[in-house]
Amino acid sequence: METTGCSYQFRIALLGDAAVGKTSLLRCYVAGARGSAEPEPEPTVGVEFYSRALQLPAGMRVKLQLWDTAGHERFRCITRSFYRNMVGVLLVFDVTNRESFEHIQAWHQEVVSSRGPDKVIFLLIGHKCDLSTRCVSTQEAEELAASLGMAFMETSVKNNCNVNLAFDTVTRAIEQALQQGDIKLEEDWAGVRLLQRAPKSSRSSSRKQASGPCQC
Ligand SMILES: Nc1nc2c(ncn2[C@@H]2O[C@H](COP(=O)(O)OP(=O)(O)OP(=O)(O)O)[C@@H](O)[C@H]2O)c(=O)[nH]1
Repeated sequence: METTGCSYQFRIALLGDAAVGKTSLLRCYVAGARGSAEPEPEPTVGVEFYSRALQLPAGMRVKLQLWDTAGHERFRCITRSFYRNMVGVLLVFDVTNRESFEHIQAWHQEVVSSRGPDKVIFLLIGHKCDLSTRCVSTQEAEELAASLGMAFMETSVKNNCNVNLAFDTVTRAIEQALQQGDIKLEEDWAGVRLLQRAPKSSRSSSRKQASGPCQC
């Protein structure tokens, strides 16, 4: 699909157990664009969303609609209803909380079972890597990510480690899947929306170039 000059919206969610740092990660990413410090987050109630605009190197403009979900079990029926309309999911665990790592497969399965055969780009995030009290090794997290067919990255908002890189990685993977036709625009799906087509002039000038030198 020709995506250069087009403007898209990608809907991306952060999922994982309560208190693993989803809100902090999102706020740090969104605040990074504004350069402001963020206060200590309260536990998320249901779902909240943020957005950030990006210009990708290949010429595509993207508005990321970033959904922060509550990790607590009592909000699960609310958060579950949003999975179907996501194109990207960051599965977040806390490297100092073994249980949050052991629940990753269940989080993954929840999304897969609600999305059916449609493609979702996942990224596994081992968060709070600034802490020395870790109980999940990088190697076992990499192995889990490989077994689920996704990449793995460690992040921290305390020392701003890999925060932009995590969101860039998911965004680029979605862009690539869109260009290759692995992800398609669908009328009744909000995971990817076309906000604006490439201006006609640039499309017709590229057509003129393709048809060779001027004939007049
Ligand atoms: N050391 C350290 N602490 C962090 C980091 N990110 C978040 N925290 C702390 O972890 C706690 C939980 O963070 P939240 O961002 O509220 O976690 P959450 O996953 O959004 O929690 P729920 O909304 O309940 O699902 C807070 O006290 C944060 O300050 C990090 O990178 N390093």
